[in-house]
Amino acid sequence: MAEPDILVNFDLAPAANAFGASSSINGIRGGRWKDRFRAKKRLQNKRGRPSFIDADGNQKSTNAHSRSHSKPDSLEGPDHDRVSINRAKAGNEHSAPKSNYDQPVISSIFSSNPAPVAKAEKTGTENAAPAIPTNAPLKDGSAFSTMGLAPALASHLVNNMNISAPTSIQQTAVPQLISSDSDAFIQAETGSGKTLTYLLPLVHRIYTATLNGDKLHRDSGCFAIILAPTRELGRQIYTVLMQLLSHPSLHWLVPILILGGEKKKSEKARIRKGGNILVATPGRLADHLSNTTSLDVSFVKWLILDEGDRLMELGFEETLQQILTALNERAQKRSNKGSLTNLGLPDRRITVLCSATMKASVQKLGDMSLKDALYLKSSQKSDATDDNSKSFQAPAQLKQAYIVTAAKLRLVTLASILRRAFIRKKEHMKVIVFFSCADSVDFHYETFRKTEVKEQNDGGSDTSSDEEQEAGAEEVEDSKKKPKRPSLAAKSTAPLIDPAVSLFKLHGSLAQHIRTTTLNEFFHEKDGAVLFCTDVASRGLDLPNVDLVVQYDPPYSQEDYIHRIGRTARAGRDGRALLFLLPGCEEGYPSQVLGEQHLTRRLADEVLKKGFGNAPLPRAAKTVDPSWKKDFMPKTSGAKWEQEAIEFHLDVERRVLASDEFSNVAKRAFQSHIRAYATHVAAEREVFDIKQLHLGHIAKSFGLRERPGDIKLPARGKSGTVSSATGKRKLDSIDANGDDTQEVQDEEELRKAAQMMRKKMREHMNIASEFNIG
Ligand SMILES: Nc1ncnc2c1ncn2[C@@H]1O[C@H](COP(=O)(O)OP(=O)(O)OP(=O)(O)O)[C@@H](O)[C@H]1O
Repeated sequence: MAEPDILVNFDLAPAANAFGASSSINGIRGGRWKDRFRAKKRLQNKRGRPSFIDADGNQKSTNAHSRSHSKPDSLEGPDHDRVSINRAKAGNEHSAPKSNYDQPVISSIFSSNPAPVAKAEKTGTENAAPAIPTNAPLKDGSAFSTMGLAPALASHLVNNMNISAPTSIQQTAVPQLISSDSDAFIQAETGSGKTLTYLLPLVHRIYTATLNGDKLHRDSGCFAIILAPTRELGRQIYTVLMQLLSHPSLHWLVPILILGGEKKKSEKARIRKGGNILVATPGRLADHLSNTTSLDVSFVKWLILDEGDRLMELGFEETLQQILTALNERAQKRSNKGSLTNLGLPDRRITVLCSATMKASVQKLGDMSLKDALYLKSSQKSDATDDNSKSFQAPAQLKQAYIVTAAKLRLVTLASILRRAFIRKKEHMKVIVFFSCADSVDFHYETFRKTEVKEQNDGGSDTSSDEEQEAGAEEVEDSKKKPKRPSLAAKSTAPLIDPAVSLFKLHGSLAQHIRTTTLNEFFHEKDGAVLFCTDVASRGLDLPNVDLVVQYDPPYSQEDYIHRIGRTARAGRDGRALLFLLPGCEEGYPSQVLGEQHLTRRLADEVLKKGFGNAPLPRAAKTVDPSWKKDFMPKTSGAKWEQEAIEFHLDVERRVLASDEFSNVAKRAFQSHIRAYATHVAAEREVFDIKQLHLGHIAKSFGLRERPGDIKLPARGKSGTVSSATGKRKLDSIDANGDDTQEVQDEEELRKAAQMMRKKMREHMNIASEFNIG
C-alpha cells in the first residue's frame, strides 16, 4: 500500500516554483516535504512572486511560445526552476550558486542535479580479457549423434539447421529426457538452447514411435502441448518446431499454433484438421479446451511449460490448474478405452518445466504439475560464477554495466548511448531498450522518430500506431496481396540517433498483428535497428545480432534483470548490457540486488561527452527555432557537448509544447512511469524508494515543463484509459498475456494516496491555491 507522503513531490514542486528563483528553499533541497515546507513558510512573507525573466534578464510573456492552455508557470519548469545554470558538481549541490531575482535564468538539464553517492570511479572489469562463453555449443567433441537421438534427426540439425554441437544443457538433458519418463525441471542460462533441449526428445520419441510400425498421421492425436507466457514466444517456439519438422521423414507430424489475439474461428478450423504438437498461450488453450469439441487432448504425453515462472507471475495459476484438470480428465477417459503405449510413447504424461531463473513461483508450479521431477542443469560453469547453488546467472561473456545518471539527464544520456552505439558499429547492429510501461515506450518512440509532419498537422501521424491499430487482421491478409501497402509494423526511422537506423516499438497495448509484424521486421532488419519495448520482449525472445540491451528503467525483479539482458550474448555470442540508475538509493542496486553479477560502472559525463561531443548532432536534431532558442536556451559556459545536449533536450521540450497530442503522450508517459515505479517488488523497495523520486526532474526527462501537480490529462477517447491525472485507469490495456500488469497494479493505491496527500496538505497549509492543489 502506498504511503500517504509518497506523492509529496507532486504538490511541493509548485511550492518551490512559487518562490521562483531558487531550486532550493532556503538552502533546503530534497529530504522530507515538511522540512521544505517549513523553510518555504519562513520565506513566504519576505518575498513576492517574481515575474518570469529569461536568461538574458528580459521579462517574458511566458505563453508566447506555448499552447494556449499552458499556464505561465509551466515554462518555469517542473524542477524548482530558474536556478543557476552552473552545473552542480558532485557533492556540492547545496553550494550551487544561489539564484538571483534580478537575473534568474531558465533551468538547464545540467543544473541542480543530485550527485551520485558513490565515488565516480570506474569499477569492474570492462577491459578484462573476454570471458569464456557459458551458453555456447560445446567444443569438446560432443555431438548430437552420440546423445541417443535418431540419426536422421541428428543429421538434420547439422545439415539443415546449421547446429553442429550441443550446448551444455542440451548435452545434459536430451539423453535423460529420451530415456526417462520422469518429469523434469530444466534450468539453464538465457540463450543456451533450452527450446531444442525439450523439443528434440519429444520429436525423437514421436518419430521413433512411427518406426515401430504404426503409421501415425495428423489425425492420430495431439501428443504434446507447449505453453508459452507470451504470444511472441509461442510464435518463436513454433518456428523452431517447424524447422525441426521440415525433415522429410517428419513431414507427417503437424504442429498447431494457438495464441490469444488471433482469430478463434481460424484456429478452430486448424484444430479440426488435426495436429500432433500444440503450441499455445494458456488463456487461449483453456478457452479451446472448454469450447472446441474437436480438440482431442486425451493422447497428450508431454506438457512443456516454457518460462514457467513467468506463466505464474502473469496470473495464469488458475488457468494452468484448469488445463491440468482438463488434461487429466480426458486422459482418464482415454485410458478406459485403451492407449498408445504400444508405440513406445510414455505411459504417463511427462511435464517439463523450463526457465533460466528459479523462484518461488516456479516451485509452486512444480508442486502443481511435476511428480518426482529430474532437475536438469547445465554442467558448464563460468570461471566467475562457479557456485552451483546460485539460482540464476547471466552468460559469462555478457558484459554488464550500469550508469548513474540524474533524472534530468536521462533522456540525453539515452540519446548519447544510442548515437554512440551506431557510430561505433553500424551494420547489423541491434539494440533493445527496456522501459517500465507502454506509455513510456510510446513517448520515447515519438521522441526519437521525430516527425515534423506530425507536429505541423498538430497530431496527425504519417504511419501512426492509431492508424495501424485500427487495421484489422483482415488487412494483414490484404497486405500480402498488395505488396505496395506500407508495412503495419510499429517502425520508423530514427533521425535523432542516425538516419540509417530503424526504430521499432513493442508493447502489450499494440494490436497483435502489429506486434507480430514489428517483431518480424526487427528480426529481419539488415541495417542498424533499435527496439523500444516493455517486458513483453524480455522473455525467451531470440532476436539475432542484438549487441546491446539498455535498461532505461530498471526491471521489477532480479529475475527480470537476467531475462532482459539475456536478449543479447546468446548461444556463445558477445553482448553488452547497460542499466540506468538514479543517484541515491538506486545506486545500491548492483550490490544489494544483483550481488552475484559483475557490473562495471560507466561514467555519465564520459558517456555524454562521447555522444554529444565527438560527432555533430544529426541535422534533424537541430531544429530548435532560432528565436525560441534565443529566448529559452539557458546560458551556459559549459563545453560544446553540454550545449549540444541542452539543445537536444530543448528541442524535445519545444515539441511537447508545440503539439497537444505529443504533450499528452509525454504526460501519460510520465504518470505511468511514476506509477510503474511504485510496483517494484517489496524486497527491492529500499533501492527503488518512491519517496526519493524528484518528480519535477523526472517530468523534465519527459520534456514536460509543467509542475508535476499541474500535469493533468484529458480523457483518452474511445479506449478511455485515462480520465484525469489521478483518475482511475481502466485495465483494458492488459491483454490475456498479462502485458503491462506491473504498470497499473498499484494504481488505485496511488490514487488514494494522492487524494489523502492533497487533503492533508489543504488541512495543514490552508494555502491550497498557491500550491495549486486540487
Ligand atoms: N547447439 C546449438 N548450437 C548453436 N546454436 C544453438 C544451439 N542450440 C540452440 N541454438 C541457438 O541458440 C539461440 C538461443 O536458443 P533458445 O532460444 O532456445 O535459448 P533459451 O535457452 O531458451 O533462451 P531464453 O532463456 O532466453 O529463453 C537460438 O538462436 C538457437 O537457434
